[in-house]
Amino acid sequence: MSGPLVVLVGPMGVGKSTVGELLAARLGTTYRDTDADVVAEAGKPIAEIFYDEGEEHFRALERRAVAAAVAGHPGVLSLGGGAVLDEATRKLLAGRPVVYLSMDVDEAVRRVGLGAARPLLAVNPRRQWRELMDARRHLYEEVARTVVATDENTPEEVAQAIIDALELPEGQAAPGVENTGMTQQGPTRIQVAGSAGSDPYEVLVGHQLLGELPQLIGDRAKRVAVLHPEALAETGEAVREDLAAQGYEAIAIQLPNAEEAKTVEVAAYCWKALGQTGFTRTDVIVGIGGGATTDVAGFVAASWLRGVRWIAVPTTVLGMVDAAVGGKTGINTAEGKNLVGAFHPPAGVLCDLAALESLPVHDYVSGMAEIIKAGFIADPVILDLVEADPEGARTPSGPHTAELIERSIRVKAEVVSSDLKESGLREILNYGHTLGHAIEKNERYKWRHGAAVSIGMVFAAELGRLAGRLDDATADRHRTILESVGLPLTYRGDQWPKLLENMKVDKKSRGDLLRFIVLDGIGKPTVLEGPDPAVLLAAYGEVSA
Ligand SMILES: NC(=O)c1ccc[n+]([C@@H]2O[C@H](COP(=O)([O-])OP(=O)(O)OC[C@H]3O[C@@H](n4cnc5c(N)ncnc54)[C@H](O)[C@@H]3O)[C@@H](O)[C@H]2O)c1
Ligand SMILES: O=C(O)C(=O)C[C@@H](O)[C@H](O)[C@H](O)COP(=O)(O)O
Repeated sequence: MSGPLVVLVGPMGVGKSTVGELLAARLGTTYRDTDADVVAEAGKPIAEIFYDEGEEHFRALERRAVAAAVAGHPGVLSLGGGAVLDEATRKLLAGRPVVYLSMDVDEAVRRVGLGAARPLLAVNPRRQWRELMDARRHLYEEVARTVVATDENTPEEVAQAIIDALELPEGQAAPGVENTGMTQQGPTRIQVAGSAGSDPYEVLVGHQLLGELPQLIGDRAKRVAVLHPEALAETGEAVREDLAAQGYEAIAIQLPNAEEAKTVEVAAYCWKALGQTGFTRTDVIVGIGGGATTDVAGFVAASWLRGVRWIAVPTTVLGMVDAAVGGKTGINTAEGKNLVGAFHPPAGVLCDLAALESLPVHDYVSGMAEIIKAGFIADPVILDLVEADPEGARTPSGPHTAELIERSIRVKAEVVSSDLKESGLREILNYGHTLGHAIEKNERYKWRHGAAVSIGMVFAAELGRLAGRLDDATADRHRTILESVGLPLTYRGDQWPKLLENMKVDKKSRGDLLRFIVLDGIGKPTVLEGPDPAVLLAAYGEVSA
């Protein structure tokens, strides 16, 4: 029977592609993955196929891909983790040299936390893995000629075990294939250095990151409070359950969605819940949600007992690239945005990109304002990437999603690593925010933050241009790029007096002196102090509708 030399089956994260590529190199042949075939045929990621057309449709595509590959691929083949669920697919494997790569539940939780095929943060990784393996183990065993355990073995040892078990002939090793380890697809880790007496921490960006939570929470905590917005009620409860299953006394505190959470009443409600739970200084708060949620979670952590540890799990673009990183926490008051708060960095930040799949498009686009801000103040590659594919920049499946997020986090991490308390450099992160916050207050915090900041950046660019600092092309580029992703550029002309009044309580103001971040060029932010009122008005004229 012609066809593959080896077919690898097993759960997600077991290392099929690492071992498969290594094995192909050892055997002097090629490697093929039916998941990649399905993605190529459908023209979209697997998660989107599941979401748009459902699992049945995905399994049909997968069955076709397996049929084609077992008939025509002569090398090493690996199948998606759930391929064996389909009876017709199992029949296609009859008589083939199928190897089941197994791992135990603890190892699965350690390696991948939660599978991407499951609703993202609805987690109890250990229990879900156990259920998943109980449902599939007999099917893997049914199709397999041999089982190779991967738990404590390196990819090389697993490849060797397969060669030995199937008595495969070794060929010419293909050049350039290196051992990257079983966990090669691990998260990107961005370091934030300790500054102003704070501890350093890491921002992780990737998939299936919730398995990291217990380690970050640590052994000293007895109680954990999971703060989440109403929109993520299921997720919050699932995380609470998972932490309870791991022995913590875990409570979930549901906050209102968006800016309605950033009030003193909501903070007081959280303090009450912590008090009633007997929350002590070794206990830990987990904030899961967008920037509004993590701002409140961090503020409650900063103020409870004058400071307890907290962990941020941002679930919006804006939360990942900005709000969850850097330790600015706070709430709004009727007098202005973020007027009450504290600098209180998290102990860790987990940015699970799969969370973005459920984010409404307007919230996704709102986060693009902060990404574009990072581009203008520090990293022009961000601007190039957005301009290369503005449509892609509006969705989590865009070609540059991870890179845009990681680059923006690096910009922020570098700044806050050297100036946690905004005694100088950190002010550059406020680009576009002076007018942006004034608009948010004027709209009674009903606007999305990114939309207000977008107009604020166009205003700051005009201010820079009128102050003779910024060239026309760069000022115009603000409008083009922000508009290309769907962000607004103008605001009501008749509101200037109110906005001017609102800007007086901006945190960069000193006495009666208004201060703005403007650009001398891309990547060259600077402070403009006390601009002439006529120049301010003229700049506002450029953004008035
Ligand atoms: N601390 C900082 O350094 C900093 C930096 C930037 C912005 N911020 C603050 O962040 C806030 C804006 O954050 P944001 O843009 O993330 O908005 P947000 O927190 O208001 O979230 C937007 C909406 O999306 C919902 N949501 C969150 N995650 C979701 C998901 N994965 N799927 C579906 N719905 C989801 C929320 O419940 C909310 O209704 C503002 O208050 C702003 O001031 C703070
Ligand atoms: O982290 C910072 O510093 C910022 O200025 C980032 C801003 O994007 C963010 O909106 C921040 O919350 C604004 O802070 P504020 O001190 O102006 O309230």
